[in-house]
Formats: sequence, C-alpha cells, structure tokens
Amino acid sequence: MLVFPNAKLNLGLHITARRPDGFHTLETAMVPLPWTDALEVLPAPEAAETSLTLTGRPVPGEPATNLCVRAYELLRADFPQVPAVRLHLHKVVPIGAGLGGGSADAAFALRALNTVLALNLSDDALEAYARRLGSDCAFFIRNQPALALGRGDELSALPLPQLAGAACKVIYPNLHISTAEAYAGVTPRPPQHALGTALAAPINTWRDTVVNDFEASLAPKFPVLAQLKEQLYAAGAAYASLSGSGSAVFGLWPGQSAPPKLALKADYEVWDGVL
Ligand SMILES: C[C@](O)(CO)[C@H](O)COP(=O)(O)OP(=O)(O)OC[C@H]1O[C@@H](n2ccc(N)nc2=O)[C@H](O)[C@@H]1O
Ligand SMILES: Nc1ncnc2c1ncn2[C@@H]1O[C@H](COP(=O)(O)OP(=O)(O)OP(=O)(O)O)[C@@H](O)[C@H]1O
Repeated sequence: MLVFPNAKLNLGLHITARRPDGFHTLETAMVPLPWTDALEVLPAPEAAETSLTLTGRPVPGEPATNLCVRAYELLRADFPQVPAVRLHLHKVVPIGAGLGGGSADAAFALRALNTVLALNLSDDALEAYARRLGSDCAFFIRNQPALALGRGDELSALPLPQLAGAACKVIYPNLHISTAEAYAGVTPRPPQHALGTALAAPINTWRDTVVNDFEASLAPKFPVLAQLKEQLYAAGAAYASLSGSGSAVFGLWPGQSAPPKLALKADYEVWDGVL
C-alpha cells in the first residue's frame, strides 16, 4: 500500500502553561498542507524481518528509531500475531521545520498498517496510538483542519472555509530548529485573543490577531524568520507566519490561483501551491 503523508501548518499558536511532565499546554489551529512524503507498506517476504529502507532527504537516527518503525512496533506490542512488514519511506518534507513531517509519517504508517494488517481499528483507536508517538501525530489520523488543545493532541474539527483554495507559499530557510529547544525558550502566557474567534474573521484581519508565540522567542537567534515574513507581506500576502516551532515560514493569498514568485537564497526550499 502506498500513502502520501502530508505536512501541516499552524495558524496561531499560544503556549499557555508548562506542565509538570515538562510538556506545554497550547492552543493552535492545524491545517493539512499538501507537501508530501511517500510511504510504502507491504507484507514482508516469508521468514523476513520487519525492515525500513529510506530514500530522498536524509532522516537522522537509526531506522529502528524512525517513527514509521515505532508505529509498527507499537501495534505489534498489542497484536503480537501480526506478520513482519517491509516499509519504504521517500522523505521529501523538511525536518525540524515545524511542518510535522515526522509526525505525519507516524500517523500515516498507523493508518496504512491498520489496512495492510486488517486490524480494523477505529479512528479514535488510531488517534490513541498516534498520541503515544508524539503530540502532533494524532492530528494526522483524521487529517482535517482542527483546533488543538492540551499537549496539541486534544482535537476538535475547525472548518475554515475562507482558507479553501487560497494560494500558499512555504519557505524552509535551510535551518533545523529543535522542537524541544524552541519550547524551552518560551515563557507561557495567557492568549491575547481567542484563536477560534480570530480565525473566523477574514484572513486579512489575522495579521493583527493571530499570533504564533514561538516567533518572539526565536527572533533574536534567527532574524531570518522575521525577514521572510516581511518579504511575504511585501509580496501581498494577506497573512504570513512561522509554522509551529519553525523554521518554515508561510504566506497566504486567498482568491489567487498561485502565490507570487520571490527572490530567495538558492539553498532555501520553497513549496508553492493551493490549500
Ligand atoms: C510545535 C508543534 O509542531 C505545534 O503543532 C508541536 O507542539 C510539536 O509536536 P511534536 O513534534 O509531536 O512534539 P513531541 O515529539 O511530542 O515532543 C518533542 C518535544 O517538544 C516539547 N513539547 C512538545 C509538545 C508540547 N505540547 N509541549 C512541549 O513542551 C517537549 O520538550 C518534547 O520533548
Ligand atoms: N519519519 C521521520 N521523519 C522525520 N523525522 C523523523 C522521522 N522519524 C523519526 N524522526 C526524528 O524526529 C526528528 C524530527 O522531529 P521534529 O519534531 O524536529 O521535526 P518535524 O518532523 O519537522 O516536525 P515539527 O517540528 O513540526 O514537530 C528528527 O530529528 C528525527 O530524528
């Protein structure tokens, strides 16, 4: 079975408290972004062990620590009779970018394994497994616009009709930002605006109301993030922001069929498309 794990964008991100377990409570909206990896899940040949092969962008870590393999091992712990599988991941989405690429691989692996191994798990059950692999993972099970609370895994559907068909540009400035380090740099605070209310208003109002709390804390160390945002606004974006804990920055042009071309450094990666 071949699946295409897609990235996500965060629209606003409020970090409201630090929890005793070291995680943070947050309020964010997440939307699927059609920038994808490719993941193949096949039954392994007889007597072969479970394996993962990789192509495309290098993924740090041993194959055994890859989230696709961890997804398989998590299911096998509860269903010891399942056969071995052969996994192949072609990695495209930048890592350490705030685009949730690793989390998507984990969730899509769970979904594909559920089918290939005929486990008949419900979406709720798959979300529960996904939560154990990472805070962002549960979102990718249903993979639809959602308001995320708690650790980022308490999800409720958040229809955003004004976003459908908007042109979008995502810029990855070739900068790996560790999620844990980004959280460590933020001082939690109550949100200035209720996110759900702010996002219900037209997109061109979001600039004044929809805030990603990581931006202020990352700004001194990574001035390029604010510069890219300015460049997107100068090119007419109705809204521009950092996604998640960065380093990807995106702009939105509702009502346009494609985003404008921008002059950017040659080693930056760009995704242009429509949401
Ligand atoms: C920044 C976001 O992408 C926004 O959607 C997510 O909150 C990150 O989610 P994720 O990559 O799935 O994160 P996890 O793999 O669960 O955790 C990585 C590290 O980020 C920090 N972390 C993550 C989520 C959270 N709610 N609070 C945290 O403090 C913790 O230090 C944790 O050790
Ligand atoms: N399939 C995978 N794809 C990407 N990273 C993976 C994968 N499996 C394990 N990892 C590990 O997860 C880390 C990436 O996590 P990180 O959270 O920084 O990035 P991300 O996937 O871009 O998403 P986000 O920053 O939005 O959470 C990598 O450094 C890598 O060690």
